[in-house]
Amino acid sequence: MKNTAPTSAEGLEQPGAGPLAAQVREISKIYGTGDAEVIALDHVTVGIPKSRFTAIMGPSGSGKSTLMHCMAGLDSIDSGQVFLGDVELSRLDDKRLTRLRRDKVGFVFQAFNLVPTLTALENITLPMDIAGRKPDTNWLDHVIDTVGLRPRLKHRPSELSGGQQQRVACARALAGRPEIIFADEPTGNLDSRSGAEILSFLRNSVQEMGQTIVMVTHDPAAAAYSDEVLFLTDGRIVDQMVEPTAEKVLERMKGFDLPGVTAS
Ligand SMILES: Nc1ncnc2c1ncn2[C@@H]1O[C@H](COP(=O)(O)OP(=O)(O)OP(=O)(O)O)[C@@H](O)[C@H]1O
Repeated sequence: MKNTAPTSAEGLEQPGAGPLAAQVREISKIYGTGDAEVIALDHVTVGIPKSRFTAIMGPSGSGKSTLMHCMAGLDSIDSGQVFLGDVELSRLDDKRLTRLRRDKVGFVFQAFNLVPTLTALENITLPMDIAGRKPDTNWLDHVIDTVGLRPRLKHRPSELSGGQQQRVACARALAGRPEIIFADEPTGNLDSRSGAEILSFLRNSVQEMGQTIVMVTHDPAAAAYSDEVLFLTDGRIVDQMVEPTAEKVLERMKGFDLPGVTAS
C-alpha cells in the first residue's frame, strides 16, 4: 500500500534540507502502450530545497528531462503528485498552469531559445512584457551587471557568442525573480570556458540571490557546481550526493555502471 499523499505541500520540509521549492511524490510517467511502452518515471519521490542548486544526472534515457518537464508543469504525469511551492499542479486548469509557469518558473535550455529579432535586453524582459509586468529596474540592472551583459544589450542574438547568448537566457530566467529555475543541459552547446562562466553565474545566483535552480546535466564537472546531485537510472532515483566534486560524481557514476560517462 502506498502512503496516502496529502493534497498540500505547505510547510513540507526534508530533514536537514529546509523548505522545499518543488516536490514530486510517487510520480510515474509512461510513454506508449503495449510493446512500445516505456516507463520514463517509476514512482519517483523527491524534494527540491529552496535556495539550493540541485543537479540531476543519469545515463541517456534515464528520465532526467522527463522528470524536469513534469516538475515544471510542461508535461503531464500518469500518477502521483507534483508541487511547485505549495501548489499542486494537477489541481490547476491549463490557464492557471500557464500563469503559474509564467510567474513562478524560469527556464534555461541547451539551445538558448532566444528570439532572433529582439535585442539582448528585449529578450531578457520578454517574459515580463508578455505577462504585462513592469520590470523591477534595480533588480534588472543587478542581473545585467552580474552576467556582464551591459555592453551587449543592444545586440541581437546572432551578434553574440554562444556563451553570451546563454548569459542572456540566464538573465531572462532570473529577471522575473522566479521561485525556481529549471536548466536543461545549459552548457551542452558551449565550450568549456563559456560553460564554466555560466555555471559560476548560476552558482552565484543561488549563493548571492537565494535563487533555487534545478539542472539536468551529463557532465560531472558541471554537477560539481551544484549543492546536491540526484542520480536517476531507469526512471528511478537511485542515489543522492551532497557537496559533490567532479571526481566523486564520476566515481559514483562508474559505480552505477553507466555507459557514456566521461570526465571533462
Ligand atoms: N515523447 C516521448 N515518446 C515516447 N517515449 C519518450 C518520449 N519522451 C521520452 N521518451 C522515453 O522516455 C525515457 C526517458 O527519456 P528522457 O528524455 O527523460 O531521458 P533523459 O535521461 O533526459 O535522456 P537524455 O540524457 O538522452 O536526454 C527514454 O526511454 C525515452 O526514449
